[in-house]
Amino acid sequence: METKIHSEDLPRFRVQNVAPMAYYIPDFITEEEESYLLAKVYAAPKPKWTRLSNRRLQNWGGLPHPKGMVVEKLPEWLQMCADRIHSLGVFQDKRPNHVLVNEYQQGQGIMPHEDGPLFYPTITTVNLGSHTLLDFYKPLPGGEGDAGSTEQANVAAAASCDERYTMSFLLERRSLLILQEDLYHHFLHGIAERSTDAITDRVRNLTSCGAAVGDTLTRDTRVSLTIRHVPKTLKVQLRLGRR
Ligand SMILES: O=C(O)CCC(=O)C(=O)O
Ligand SMILES: [Fe+2]
Repeated sequence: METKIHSEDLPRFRVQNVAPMAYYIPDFITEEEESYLLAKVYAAPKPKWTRLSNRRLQNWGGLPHPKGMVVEKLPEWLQMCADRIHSLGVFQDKRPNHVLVNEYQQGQGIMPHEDGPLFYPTITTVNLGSHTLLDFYKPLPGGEGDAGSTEQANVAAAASCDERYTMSFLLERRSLLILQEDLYHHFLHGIAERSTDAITDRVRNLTSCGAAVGDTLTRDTRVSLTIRHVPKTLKVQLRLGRR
């Protein structure tokens, strides 16, 4: 992958008139790169997939843990994406070291949640295969910081979703989304379990998209690469053949 966008170009991709801070970069990758990345995702051995009730995922780079993540080297195809995002400067001097691959069939989604304290507070997402709508919700009353950390909180979150729904971003295939600051720390994000998305004026990044208010978009299978930095890591020394 060639780096085409540099950190000094980033301000022009900032999503206007929303809480800080979101950047949306359409066509961050080419069609060939998208096919290549999808082929790599689907070439992963079957046990690499974890199946959840409403999506399946692959975890790369190690398992984030409060005591520290035992770092595993990213495969070369993900390292390439990580390097390209690193060159945008959104992690400052830190290198992205963790990638979550999520696959959503048509009609699947993810409950409103926060990504929490295990990550450096920047989410970068490469979108493959289909668009989706990423929805933002005001936090649960008194729940800031721990909302979404348990199943129960998630159920409670879902129950009062409608009132707390704030806005959405249209994530087109091949785009990159970057979330920081209040959109990381304060708001919850989620993807509704729908097969089609009605584009309304609550979708706040339409000036950068090939869709307009009034459109209805049909989802296909979407694969997202959520690329983040886990600050707390453990280096496990393997002492093979030594005592
Ligand atoms: O698929 C996405 O874009 C959202 C994934 C997400 O929010 C997460 O894994 O924390
Ligand atoms: Fe998330």
